[in-house]
Amino acid sequence: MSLIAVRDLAVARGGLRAVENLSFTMDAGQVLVLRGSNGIGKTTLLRTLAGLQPAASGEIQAAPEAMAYAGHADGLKPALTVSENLRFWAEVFGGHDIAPALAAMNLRDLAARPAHALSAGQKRRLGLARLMVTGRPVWLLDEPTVSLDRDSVALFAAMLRGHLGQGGAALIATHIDLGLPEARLLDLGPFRAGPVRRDARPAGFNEAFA
Ligand SMILES: Nc1ncnc2c1ncn2[C@@H]1O[C@H](COP(=O)(O)OP(=O)(O)OP(=O)(O)O)[C@@H](O)[C@H]1O
Repeated sequence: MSLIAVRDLAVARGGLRAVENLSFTMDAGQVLVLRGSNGIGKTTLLRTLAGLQPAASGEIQAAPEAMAYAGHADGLKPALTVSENLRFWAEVFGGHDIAPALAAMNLRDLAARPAHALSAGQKRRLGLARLMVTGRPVWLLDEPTVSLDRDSVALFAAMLRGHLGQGGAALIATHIDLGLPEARLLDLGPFRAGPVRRDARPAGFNEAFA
């Protein structure tokens, strides 16, 4: 059975449809790379699949609590150390061991440093390490390699391969080659929503409350 099955999905941002008629499935061990021009709706799709916003229409079938989302923001607690951040998330997601996550993203030497004192790339490594302690099978990743140097991209790719090898799956918006030959591409170009009238945005719409 697929870990996630998406049927005739439409997603919207700011009250306007971005992508529509999208169907795909992901099985254990599969990685799908999301492509499409700036503004087409990659972030909107990932946020919708993560349950952070409702679908405009269509169906998303997945086991409850299957998804782990890593967006543009790292979601760190600045006053907590690297290990405290991971322990916090491990407790939220059911008490997974943080040691493999520290090792996977080369964070052991930084374990006692507060998150506010990390560099941008180190923060990103911690944000990605967090995925491992969620124990969730489907990783939804929005430009995960931003701020990472070449070695860290390689660490991330190895962490991802480990996740796939353990029966996980990943949907990744990225413009870089992660060196995963088995990755399939999902180009959102053909699913761009049709043109709408300039006055189509709902009256009184306020994105802050959408
Ligand atoms: N807060 C917002 N309010 C209204 N419209 C928004 C908002 N955020 C994004 N949009 C619009 O929604 C559409 C989809 O944006 P989204 O961020 O999903 O695109 P993307 O494919 O991830 O883009 P990029 O490659 O630039 O990150 C764009 O046209 C964008 O301008």
